Amino acid sequence: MGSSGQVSWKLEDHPSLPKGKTIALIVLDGWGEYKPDEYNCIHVAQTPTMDSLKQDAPEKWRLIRAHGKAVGLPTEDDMGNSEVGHNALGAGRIFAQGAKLVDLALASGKIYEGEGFKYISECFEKGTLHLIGLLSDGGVHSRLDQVQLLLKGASERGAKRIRVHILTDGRDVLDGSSVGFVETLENDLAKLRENGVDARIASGGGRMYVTMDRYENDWDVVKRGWDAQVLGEAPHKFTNAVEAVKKLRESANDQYLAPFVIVDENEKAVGPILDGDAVVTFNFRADRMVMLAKALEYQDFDKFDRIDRTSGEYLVHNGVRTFACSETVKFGHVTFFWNGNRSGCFNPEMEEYVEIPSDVGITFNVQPKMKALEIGEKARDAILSRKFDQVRVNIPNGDMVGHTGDIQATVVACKAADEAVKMIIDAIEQVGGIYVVTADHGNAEDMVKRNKSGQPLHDKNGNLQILTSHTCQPVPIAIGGPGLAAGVRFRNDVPDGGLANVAATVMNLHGYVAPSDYEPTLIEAVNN
Ligand SMILES: O=C(O)[C@H](O)COP(=O)(O)O
Ligand SMILES: [Mn+2]
Ligand SMILES: [Mn+2]
Repeated sequence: MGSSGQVSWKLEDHPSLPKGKTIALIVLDGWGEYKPDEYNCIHVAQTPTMDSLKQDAPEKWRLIRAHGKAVGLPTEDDMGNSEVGHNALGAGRIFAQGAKLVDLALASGKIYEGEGFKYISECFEKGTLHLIGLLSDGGVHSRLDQVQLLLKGASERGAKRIRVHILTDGRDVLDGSSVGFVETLENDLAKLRENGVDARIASGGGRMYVTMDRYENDWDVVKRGWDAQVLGEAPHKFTNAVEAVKKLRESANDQYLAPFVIVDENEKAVGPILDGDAVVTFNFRADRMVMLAKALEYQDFDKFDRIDRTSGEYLVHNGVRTFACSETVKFGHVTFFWNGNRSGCFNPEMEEYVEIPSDVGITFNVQPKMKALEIGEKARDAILSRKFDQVRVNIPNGDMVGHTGDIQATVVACKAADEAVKMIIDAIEQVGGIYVVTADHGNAEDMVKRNKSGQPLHDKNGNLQILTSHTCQPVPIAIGGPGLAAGVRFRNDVPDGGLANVAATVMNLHGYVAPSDYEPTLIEAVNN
């Protein structure tokens, strides 16, 4: 951001709360609060640790908002996600998020005035404009309506040959919905062709198997996409994308569709990426596009930083030594997202970020315990070493297994997450510290699609409609531990508190007052 020079980093002392307590900050990924029925895996699972946090100290447990406007998304219908959740947790303020910024830029036409559009329009005369991204209306990484506007806008401004490389979703939206999204896109492309623009789908594949890996967990995923998108090579060839998706769905869910390319009557791929072409990734969320961007030789991704003065940066300037840990698939969430989409430590002498390698080549319902216990152990050791003032983790299970739609496995996942929380809280007990347990958005607490009155929905064959996506439910936050000063409790005058209120709360627990433009703290210290 380059603004750091002018900022006064010194935080005021908190009037009553002491410094020097070890704080464990635990983020349960995909762990919301919802009515207790058989599709609420958190309720079904044995979670004695989380249950006791709720029951034993009512003044130190509450719900906070984790979706919609509370995390900077366009509407209250937008479910939460890891990026916006961890951004809000770490930044302590609410920033307009990618989805909203792209909406605004498309509506005002500003998107066509920037350097980026000028650069890609250089290819409009002789080359091809390639659009690559997640094709759904999930609103987590991308939105179909934005792609539609971009296609229209680019062709009106001179793009003559357009190829779309689609990634099917089924993770932020219902499994099976990709067929409809491809049909919609095909209709739009047909209209463009009627107007003389040579516009077609060129390749595709399921997001979790093709292209959209993150944090360098598995480069093979990106390679499969590269082969289809750049080289025009894939194990499956079709002349029509709707047909491709329908056929490949016979052996995989939308998330995992095999890569395919669209070919002409001579079996020749219709849209490999060639020198002189332009490529636009239409996902507004960066985590699952960074690897592709690197492969395409984009380098300066730090230029996209927008979120400044995060709580992590303040705390480091005030001497708070920090340890952050998760397994690969969520590692960037407690580091990169937490620090406002910024890579690396602020001060390596005071921070240690530890990544535990995730299992690769499996879907997480096969190993629903994931690396929860390993994360718990690393956090425990960091706490007991007394080398750190803040030990921050993300425990992925509720989310990663919840996304598979496998209810039984998600119950096992929630139990494992609860055990990891216990391990960390026990260590905090030993060092006289404080714990803060929360989550970034809902997922595992509701595994079915429901009607307006909350009844589970079935498809036309009578099968339950499984919800693989996140939810709009609030998430819990609990504080406690021997280091928590007597009389500290949640205030009752912040009823709409959300994830962005957590940063000021944690700063207080470290003995500091948050900057005045941070969302207010959730706690007060009353004299007994
Ligand atoms: O990228 C993903 O896995 C999903 O779209 C959203 O999950 P996350 O926001 O929990 O990462
Ligand atoms: Mn998440
Ligand atoms: Mn998720």
